[in-house]
Amino acid sequence: MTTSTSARVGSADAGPAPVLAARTRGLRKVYGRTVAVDRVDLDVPVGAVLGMLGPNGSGKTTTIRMLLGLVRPTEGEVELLGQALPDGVAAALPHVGALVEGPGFHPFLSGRENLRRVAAFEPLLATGSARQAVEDALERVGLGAAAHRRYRGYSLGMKQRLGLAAALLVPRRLIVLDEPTNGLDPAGTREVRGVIADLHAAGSTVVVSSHLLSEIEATCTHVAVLHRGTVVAQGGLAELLQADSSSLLVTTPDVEQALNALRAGRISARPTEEGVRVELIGTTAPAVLEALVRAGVAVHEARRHRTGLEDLFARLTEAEEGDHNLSAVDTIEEGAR
Ligand SMILES: Nc1ncnc2c1ncn2[C@@H]1O[C@H](COP(=O)(O)OP(=O)(O)OP(=O)(O)O)[C@@H](O)[C@H]1O
Repeated sequence: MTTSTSARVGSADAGPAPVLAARTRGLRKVYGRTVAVDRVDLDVPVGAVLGMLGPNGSGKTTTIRMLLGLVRPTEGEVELLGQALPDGVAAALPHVGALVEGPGFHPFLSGRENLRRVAAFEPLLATGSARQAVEDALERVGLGAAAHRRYRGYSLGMKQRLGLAAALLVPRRLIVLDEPTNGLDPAGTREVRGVIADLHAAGSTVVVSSHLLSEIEATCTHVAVLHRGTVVAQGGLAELLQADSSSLLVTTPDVEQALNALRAGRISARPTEEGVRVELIGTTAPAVLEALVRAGVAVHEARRHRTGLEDLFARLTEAEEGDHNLSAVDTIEEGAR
């Protein structure tokens, strides 16, 4: 997979450039007794790489399908590139590339032939340039050598790559990728990250879903955490990580002296292997450092303990694992109580 930068993405004919590439309000999807998505208000800023993070069954795929107009919401509104769905779908969709589960490739055609069929229905692709666009997309996702083989014989990773190639046939204003690294080996995962970084640099907005925090941290500028069908945290990745950082880890050889100085200042602290951990409740990092330095404590290093998203996501995942005996309906209804 190459990561060459494609042409910058224009804002041509899907109306004036919106501030949000996608927006949902009160989005809800109910399948029978299962509430798959509930009250989701999602903001995808233009130019962002937004990671949709959540454990299995948290509603990522359903939300993405509603964003793309593939599934009709039970309630709520979706705006895609400034166009309200479902009416605006025809205007918005040509500017949106998507990799979603089950892209419907023909099993007995080769990867290249499949992609040519997709290219034939691309409104933004001039007839004469379709063949070259297919070859470029195949190269970009590292499928050039396997392009002549039948789709039926592709591994999961190769199928993912072909789906990604279809999303990349023309420069898009918005690219939506549902679990794009699913089935890929570590090298393939790195390549997908490269493609996402490349799309971002070229001006596309990207929405990417994953159940792996590491994946989101490596690629995203923004994140929306989903749990049991609802968004429990959303915003800039850096701000989210920072906002919940409630402790400061201080590396020092003078542990006793540090604890005494902090306790004298009514600052909550406890010893760790490397020094002390200070809870930033009713105090700030500069105030803690000032108290330590004034007491003559040798501070070798001070860093915020990254709670935030990591802790939040761990809690969610643990809750999900503990709920294995419950059906999806029980789990969601319990969450809604
Ligand atoms: N077509 C459907 N019919 C019935 N239930 C569905 C359907 N699609 C999704 N669900 C249910 O909705 C809930 C959310 O599923 P969804 O696939 O959106 O989650 P997800 O976060 O994408 O999960 P995963 O990471 O496993 O793909 C699950 O309980 C799922 O079983």
